[in-house]
Amino acid sequence: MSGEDFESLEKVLETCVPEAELREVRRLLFGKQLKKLNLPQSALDAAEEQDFDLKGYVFEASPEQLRPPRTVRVGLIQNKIVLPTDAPVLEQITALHKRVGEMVEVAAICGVNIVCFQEAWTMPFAFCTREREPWTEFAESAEDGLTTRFCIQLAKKYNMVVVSPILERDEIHGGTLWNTAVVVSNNGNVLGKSRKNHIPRVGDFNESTYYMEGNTSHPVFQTQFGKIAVNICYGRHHPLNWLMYSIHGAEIIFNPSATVGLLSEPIWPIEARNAAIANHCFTCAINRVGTVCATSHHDFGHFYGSSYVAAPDGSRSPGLSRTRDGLLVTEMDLNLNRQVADKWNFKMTGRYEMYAEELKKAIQHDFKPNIVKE
Ligand SMILES: NC(=O)NCCC(=O)O
Repeated sequence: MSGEDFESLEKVLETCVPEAELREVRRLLFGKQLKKLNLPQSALDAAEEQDFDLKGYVFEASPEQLRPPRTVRVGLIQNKIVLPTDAPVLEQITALHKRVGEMVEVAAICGVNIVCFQEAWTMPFAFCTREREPWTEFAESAEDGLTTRFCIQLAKKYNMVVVSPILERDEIHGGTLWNTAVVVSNNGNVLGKSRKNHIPRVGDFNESTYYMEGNTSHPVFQTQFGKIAVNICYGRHHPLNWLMYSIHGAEIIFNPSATVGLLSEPIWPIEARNAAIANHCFTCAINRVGTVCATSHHDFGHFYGSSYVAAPDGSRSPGLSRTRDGLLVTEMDLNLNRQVADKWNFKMTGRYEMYAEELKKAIQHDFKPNIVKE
């Protein structure tokens, strides 16, 4: 039952747990109950017609005397590839632009201000193959490639910030490849890019064949709707990576991913959620769906979707489907970040100076661990 025949944990709970206990079970597993977002009927109809899941939830904050609510609507998109992996490269990219573009249109109807796509969204997940061709041909300029130009159009048309994780070709540095998220402002300007800091070396995720650890550090993008950052996929296993985006002021951290069931599914619901709690911010975890890795590779398993949003108080939205394309819309009041920070004080009680000192020593080759012996 761990494959594509299992729709979602939430569905199983709803079906199997008696009504009387379900509320408590949900509270313990997911935190405080979120209100459902009232989505326009035209959006729900479009989602049904186009065969994708559409869900919406609200993260509320308490009213404050001095600050008005800072409400923002965020959309996460998870999807399968559209064409077979042996179709011409440009046709595959164009088909994904069309599919995701239609989903963004529905996001716009739902009032989304910031949308984020899955890791390497313009291509099949080919990094498991270690083959160069044709996969490296999917790489594009972050500044003015086909996909960035497409996202600029979307951003302007819908007045929406677009976070677009792509395979980047960096012509200025000898045509090197990077795993990069491009951030386009709602005015249609490329605000900047954030490269994947941690490259997996686990199972068949041998991505170091394609690109090196990112060199853009931990940029935070000041958008009209809040300060956002992008911690790409494998970076979610590194608590300090989340921490650094937060230290630079991120209010929402996106985690566009591509990961499969047998490898990571049990830890998926924990990591981004824990990061939201530990860093007093919202986190948005996005995973693709489908089974296709790429042409000549052995069976890689099932990308299990389950995209979700977590809040600083530990509450989280239900996940999208494990198998279907989907759009998750969440409305969040960013005032919640400071309200939770004022309650738990992790930033104030964090002993960063002590850690910095000790880490400085720990990275020396002659480091002596502080082990007290009898
Ligand atoms: N794309 C990627 O970094 N996948 C690694 C697997 C994981 O982190 O779950």
